[in-house]
Amino acid sequence: MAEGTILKALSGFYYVDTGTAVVTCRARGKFRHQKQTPLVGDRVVFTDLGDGTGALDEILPRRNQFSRPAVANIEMLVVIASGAIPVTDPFLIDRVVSIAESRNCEPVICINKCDLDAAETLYQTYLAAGFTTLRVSAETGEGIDRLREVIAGKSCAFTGNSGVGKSSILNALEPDFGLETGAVSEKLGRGRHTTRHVELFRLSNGAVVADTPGFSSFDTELHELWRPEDLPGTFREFRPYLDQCRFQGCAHVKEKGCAVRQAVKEGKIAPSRHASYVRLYEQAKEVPEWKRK
Ligand SMILES: Nc1nc2c(ncn2[C@@H]2O[C@H](COP(=O)(O)OP(=O)(O)OP(=O)(O)O)[C@@H](O)[C@H]2O)c(=O)[nH]1
Ligand SMILES: [Zn+2]
Repeated sequence: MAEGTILKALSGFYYVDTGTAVVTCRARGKFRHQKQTPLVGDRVVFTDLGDGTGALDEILPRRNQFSRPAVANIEMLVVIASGAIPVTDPFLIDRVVSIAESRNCEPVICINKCDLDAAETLYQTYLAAGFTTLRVSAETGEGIDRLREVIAGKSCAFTGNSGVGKSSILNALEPDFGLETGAVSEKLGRGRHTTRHVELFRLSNGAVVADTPGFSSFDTELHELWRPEDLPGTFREFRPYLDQCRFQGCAHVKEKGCAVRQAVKEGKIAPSRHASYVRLYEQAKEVPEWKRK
């Protein structure tokens, strides 16, 4: 028996990285019977048949799993944003950050295109909220070394709105990626990435990166998301205030005596973060219980 990580899943084959080799595995029938699907990112136990092929025996417990893209064990979600062409709507950042926080995945905010705009407000907002917040430029290379340090040794995925520079940053991190960017992407439209499979790439610094460009957000269906009462805890800078509201069960939306709202008034929580919270809360409230997983 050997252990490894699934880097790629394609047509019933699983490409398992042991650290020294990649073994092409088939899943045993029991996975189908148990309705269990191995995912890219899974740590697995397999039988090595010695000719470069093997059979998957077991999926080790997952740290987390995501459905779109279908990937497991992501330790760090790098949220790419930009202050210029296109300007990133903070709501998009806050939404994926909440998803990451609720799944034990560390969000890192990475503001790209700093050669065009320093995005001071975004930068200060996420720094103050307690996130590792970086400024980079895929164009000039500024900040790319720091990003490389932050993701070193981690299994991570990159997300961000279309055109923000995900492919450019991956290329800057590792020129071997050779991902198509910009003009090519526009010409071929969304189709370019939507049919592509998820794949993990090992960078020279030991980071493992899920190649998922083209996903406008690290998406999930709304009904897979949090219950309204679980949402406040996914906003990390709200946590110190959550048990200080006047009323138990405070929704932190417009209640009197709300310590979270007071912190917003006092400048301790960014208004844009609270506005995103309210928007997500209203959405979460609309989801009937039977639709939740
Ligand atoms: N000035 C400047 N332009 C950049 C930077 N990073 C990327 N760009 C440009 O922005 C455009 C979009 O970059 P991509 O890397 O394709 O963006 P993406 O996020 O992968 O886009 P999608 O594949 O649509 O999700 C391209 O024309 C890049 O050359 C940067 O740091 N500075
Ligand atoms: Zn409150």
